[in-house]
Amino acid sequence: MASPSPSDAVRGDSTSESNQHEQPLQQFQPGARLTLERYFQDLQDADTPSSPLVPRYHTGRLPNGKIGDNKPRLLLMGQRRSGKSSISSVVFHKLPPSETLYLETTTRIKKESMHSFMDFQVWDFPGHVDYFDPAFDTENIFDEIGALIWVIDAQDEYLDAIARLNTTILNLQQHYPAINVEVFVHKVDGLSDDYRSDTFRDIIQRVQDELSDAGYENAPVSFYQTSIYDHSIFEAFSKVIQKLIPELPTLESLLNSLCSNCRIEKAYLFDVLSKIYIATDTSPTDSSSYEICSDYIDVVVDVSEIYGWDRNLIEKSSYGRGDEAIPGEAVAVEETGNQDAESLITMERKGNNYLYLREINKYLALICLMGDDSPSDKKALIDYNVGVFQAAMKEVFPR
Ligand SMILES: Nc1nc2c(ncn2[C@@H]2O[C@H](COP(=O)(O)OP(=O)(O)OP(=O)(O)O)[C@@H](O)[C@H]2O)c(=O)[nH]1
Repeated sequence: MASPSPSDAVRGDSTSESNQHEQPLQQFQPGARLTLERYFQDLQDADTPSSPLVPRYHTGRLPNGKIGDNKPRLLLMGQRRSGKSSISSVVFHKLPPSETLYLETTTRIKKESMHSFMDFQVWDFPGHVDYFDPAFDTENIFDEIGALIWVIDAQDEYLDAIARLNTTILNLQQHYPAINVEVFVHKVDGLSDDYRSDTFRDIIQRVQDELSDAGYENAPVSFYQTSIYDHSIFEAFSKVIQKLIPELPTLESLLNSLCSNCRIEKAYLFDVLSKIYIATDTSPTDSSSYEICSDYIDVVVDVSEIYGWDRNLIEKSSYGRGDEAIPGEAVAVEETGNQDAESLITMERKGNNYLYLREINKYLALICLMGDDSPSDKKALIDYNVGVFQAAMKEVFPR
């Protein structure tokens, strides 16, 4: 008689688990039930890591994801000429904002893959198309979505844009209630301060009122004021991306303990290429700190383009101070004298006088703002703690 194979055993377990979930699910609407069921199924797989490292964090599968390949998709939608392609070009392709004037109108979905500390996709949609038309494969568009970014031109008549946004939210809510909807009230650079905040408040009010009139209270919609002509678009994207990083609480608590151990006032973990910050400590954030750090990255990147070295020729040093160095690595580092890039500068600015940057891995850099007391006194302490932070990061983002 054939004995049950291990895979049968696994299958048997999952069936009994899903039966356990089925009972309480009956109380939900069919659409929500389907998503919850899928969520439970995904979560079960997500707990089996592909990496040999012991998992200490959720592996980041999206509740909407069928395949769960850990590549969240950001959808840029909104009216024609609202600024979708400009946003994507400025943030992800470093196009100077003034050159967006020459961008052509998008006629079909533009899909781009971004490879960084995590892989994600950005889909730029033409403004005029209705994606809930039966001609479109809605499932294919919305299934793996991480966030829907709806761009509203604040300098233009926005009532139609709000109506379309609300129709989209209501349609999505039936089948994909877990989707984050992020509304960018865009092009605010052209508005006076008062008019800008009035417009912002008015848009929020209208969206919320219309949704609650349609019976959808507390919709998961967030609002941001953005412009490609300042840092606001990068800050808004940072917040959108952070919601897709399951390890965010771990990163925040690591940064908190780094700040308290080294008396750092504010620490940011930046994705160097996009200048999106993927985490910061939990002390209050202000835009000016972000701007200083972001400009600092530009300077460091520019200088390292001139004086940097070819990383491919050098095997990188081991991340953790406690790691055992591999002989080849130690020799390479000794010969070139290069460890991870590091920079410390003094600013003539009241409050935060020092800026410290340390490359954490290929994609990420840690930037800290420090107060009056000279970091040279505590450099050894900072070096040690940043080394520990780097080692922890290697476990959080094994790649
Ligand atoms: N003032 C200002 N203009 C902007 C901003 N962002 C984009 N624009 C301008 O808005 C115009 C339209 O931008 P696009 O990015 O082509 O708009 P789109 O939403 O992709 O348009 P479609 O492809 O037709 O859907 C361009 O002339 C941009 O220069 C902004 O933040 N401020």
